[in-house]
Amino acid sequence: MAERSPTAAPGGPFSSVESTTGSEASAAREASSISLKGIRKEYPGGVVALESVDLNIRAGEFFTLLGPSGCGKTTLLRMLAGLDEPSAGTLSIGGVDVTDTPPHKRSVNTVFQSYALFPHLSVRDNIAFGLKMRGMARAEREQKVVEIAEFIKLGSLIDRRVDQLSGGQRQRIALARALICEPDVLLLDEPLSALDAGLRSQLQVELLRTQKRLGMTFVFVTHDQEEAMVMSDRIAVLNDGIIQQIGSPQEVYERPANLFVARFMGHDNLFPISAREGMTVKTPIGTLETEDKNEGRVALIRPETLELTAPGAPSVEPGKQLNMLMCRVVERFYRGSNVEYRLSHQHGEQHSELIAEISNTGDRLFRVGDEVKVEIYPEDVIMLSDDEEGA
Ligand SMILES: Nc1ncnc2c1ncn2[C@@H]1O[C@H](COP(=O)(O)OP(=O)(O)OP(=O)(O)O)[C@@H](O)[C@H]1O
Repeated sequence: MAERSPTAAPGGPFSSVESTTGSEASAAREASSISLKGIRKEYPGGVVALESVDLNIRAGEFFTLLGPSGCGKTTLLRMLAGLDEPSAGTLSIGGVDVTDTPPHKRSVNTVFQSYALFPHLSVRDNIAFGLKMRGMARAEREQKVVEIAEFIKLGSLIDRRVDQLSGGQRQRIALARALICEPDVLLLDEPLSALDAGLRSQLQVELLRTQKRLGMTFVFVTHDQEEAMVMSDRIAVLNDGIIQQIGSPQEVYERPANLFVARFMGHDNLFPISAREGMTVKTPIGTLETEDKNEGRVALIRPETLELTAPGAPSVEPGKQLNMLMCRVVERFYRGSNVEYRLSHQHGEQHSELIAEISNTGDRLFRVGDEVKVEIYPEDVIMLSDDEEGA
C-alpha cells in the first residue's frame, strides 16, 4: 500500500482535525486515480457484461456507477478490486498498471452490500481484523480501533457481538473495517441499499463527510439515481455494459445524453418530435420553440421548469416569447417544500400528460380539476437522441 496519511492529525487519522500537508495531499492524489482503457468482460457462456469501457476517475473523487440491474456495475467494481479479470483492456491505479495484480496487492478495499462480518465476534474484533492480518502490533491496533469506533459513533458498543446489532450498525462496522486500513481507493457496492430511508439518508451524509475528510477515492455503486445525485462528484450512467454518460449530477440530470439517461434519471416529460423547422419542433403537446440546436428525436422538459399560472394571468415574462399551453390538474402531491402537479393536455386528438414540480412559496395551490396556464421557456425544451449507445 502506498504511504499516505491524509488526515494524520494529532488525534489520529479519524480525528476531525484536518492537517494534510500539500505534499501529502498530492501524493494521495497521485496514488488514487483510476484509469480504465478498453475494458471488456465476457463471462463464460458468452454474456458480455462490459463492452469497451474507457473511464478516468480522479483521485479524491466520489465517483458513482449508476444503472439498472444487470448493467455491469458490480462486474466493473470487482475488476477494480482484482476479483475478476477483464477479457480485454487495461486498468491502472495511481498511474501503475494493475491489470494483472492480485487483489491483496492493490491499495483498494471493498464494502459489499452483504456486510461480510464475523457475527460471533465483537465490534472491536471485527474492526481490528484487517489490521491484525497485516501484523500490526496490538497496542497500535487497539488505539486505531477505539478511534474509528468513536468516529462511526459506535464507541459505546465496541464490545458487543455483531449479531446483537442492527443492520445500520453493522453497515457502519463494515465501513469502519474498510476505512481503518486506509486504502487509497474504497469500493462500495450498494452499501446502503438494505437500510430504511431515515438511516439511509443519515449514513449517506456520514459517508460523504468521511470521504471528503479522508480524501480517499470512492467508487460507489447504486441503482438509485437520487442517492447518486446527492453523493457524487461525478456519475457514470451504464446500460448493457456501455457507459451512456459521465458527468456531474447536475449535468446528468439537466442535460441527459440520451433518452435512456433521461428516463433513468426519472424524467417523464418526454415528447417525440415528428418534425423540425428551424428552432421549432412538432410534438404531441403542440409546436414548441426551442433554443437547443442539437438534432433530437424526443423533447425533454424538466418538471421544475414549467411555470404555472391561472388562465388569463399575465405571462411570467411578458417581454419574452414563451411556449404556452392550457392544461388541467388531474392530481396533486403535496411534499412540503414543493408540490407536484400531474396535468393533462389536449392538442387536437392528442391527449398527453405533463408533470410540474413547483417550489412551495406559500402562494395559493392549484386544486385537482383547475385549469392552468403552463409556460415553458424555449431554453428549457431540450433535444434528446434515442441513441442509447452515444456516450
Ligand atoms: N459469474 C458470472 N457468469 C456469467 N454471467 C455473469 C456473471 N456475473 C454477472 N454476470 C452477468 O453479467 C451482467 C452484469 O452483471 P453485474 O452483476 O455486473 O450487474 P449489476 O449492474 O451489478 O447488477 P445488480 O444491480 O443486479 O447487482 C449480467 O447480465 C449478469 O447476469
